[in-house]
Amino acid sequence: MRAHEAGALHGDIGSRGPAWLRPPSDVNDLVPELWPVTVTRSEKGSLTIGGLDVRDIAQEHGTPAYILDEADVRERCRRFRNGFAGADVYYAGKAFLCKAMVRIIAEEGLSLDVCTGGELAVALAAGMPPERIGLHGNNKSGSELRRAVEAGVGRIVVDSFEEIDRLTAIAKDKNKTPKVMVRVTVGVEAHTHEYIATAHEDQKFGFSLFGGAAAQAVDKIIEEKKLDLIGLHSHIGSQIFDTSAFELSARRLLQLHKQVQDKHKIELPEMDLGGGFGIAYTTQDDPADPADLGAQMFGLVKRECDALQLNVPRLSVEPGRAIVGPSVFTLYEVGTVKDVDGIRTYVSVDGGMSDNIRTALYDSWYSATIASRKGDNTPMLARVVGKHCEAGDIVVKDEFLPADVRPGDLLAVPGTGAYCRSMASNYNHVPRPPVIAVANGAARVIMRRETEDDLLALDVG
Ligand SMILES: Cc1ncc(COP(=O)(O)O)c(C=O)c1O
Ligand SMILES: N[C@@H](CCCC[NH3+])C(=O)O
Repeated sequence: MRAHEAGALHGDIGSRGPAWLRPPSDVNDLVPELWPVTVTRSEKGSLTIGGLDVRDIAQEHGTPAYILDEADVRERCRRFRNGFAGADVYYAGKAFLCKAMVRIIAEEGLSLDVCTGGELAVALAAGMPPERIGLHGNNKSGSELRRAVEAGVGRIVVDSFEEIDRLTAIAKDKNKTPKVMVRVTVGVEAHTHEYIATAHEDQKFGFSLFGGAAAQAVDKIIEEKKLDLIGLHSHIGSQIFDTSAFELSARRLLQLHKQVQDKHKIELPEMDLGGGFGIAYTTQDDPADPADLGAQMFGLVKRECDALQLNVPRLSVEPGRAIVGPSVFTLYEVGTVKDVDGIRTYVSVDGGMSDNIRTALYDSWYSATIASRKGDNTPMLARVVGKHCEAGDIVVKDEFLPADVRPGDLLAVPGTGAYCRSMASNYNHVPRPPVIAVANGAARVIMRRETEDDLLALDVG
């Protein structure tokens, strides 16, 4: 069963948890699909990552902390690069971005999608070649566009008529011809949470295919001759398992591609099918292998192109979550265990919605395990909550933990590499956790922990 189908069971939670969540035969077992590749439970009972014991990492760097398995993230980059050989893979930096991550991406031969001036600044500061950067955004400011043109980014994905005008003015002023793609809203209802679906009609992103705006945007760019239109773009949403949604999107995009060719007698050289490939947050999720995704996407584009008598454009995709999501777990320390009589056991950790907003925002599911030791093999259904002043401050809605879980235990929540640190906040003046990258038995801080002094430094009143 896939994540969105599991969603149908969300009603059946109560204190027994969702119907799909069953007590494991050994509550200390790790479900391999949910953990970065080098994570194991050692003889001593604690988790190790990249050969390091999480207790030592916690001792040195404190908790909460995001722990990134560098071997895992590099392997994911390679799988996408190989699975999509002949296409360009743009890592969607919004999932998680810092200079070390940019360098990993660059070293592994991927390109980079940024969607604000801030993300562009990180990419350039880390030395990402500008021609391998694509800029997105539904409301790029004049200064963001200007910076992108000055830096010479490889492509700008235009999203509104105002932006076309803004960018055209900048291009004239700078005497440059930036490469652009047109973001098309293809009208596909992707099976994912409403807030992360982006290709249905009622939507802030892109130009509508069915309303005719996408064709008008293309006409305008071609007729004005100030921007270099290299292709069409579609991104249908995030955490998607249903490949038929990508197929429908590609088919619709290619129909427009064909119309452009017939009308303007130009062959658009590229086409971007976006990101959104789902990952496993719980045992209910069954993500596709990048090699299969690549083969399917190439296959369907080839078939459609043959049917429409088109040359196959150079494809690109933009995975974010599938590159970094499973490579990270968050390490917390348990502070309290509260049994609310006959209703539920609440396990409070030293972070919460400020380091992972996804549970509160999208009703997302996560998993958890005690990381510092093996617990009693008596599974107890628990809810992992944070320390914020908010009843909805839930990290893991339901999970079986050892019944002897207690204050001082380290608790690890896997699958937190994407959209956790990048969406972290300072709610309740909680400093944001560090990101610690582990590789070959060594841990290095790639983003340091925020301090109260950092927070006070902004407070100049
Ligand atoms: C335009 C665009 N490309 C790529 C992505 C990456 O999505 P994901 O992290 O789900 O692969 C997003 C986010 O949904 C996006 O908006
Ligand atoms: N932030 C979202 C995904 C949206 C990505 C950007 N369009 C998530 O956590 O799942």
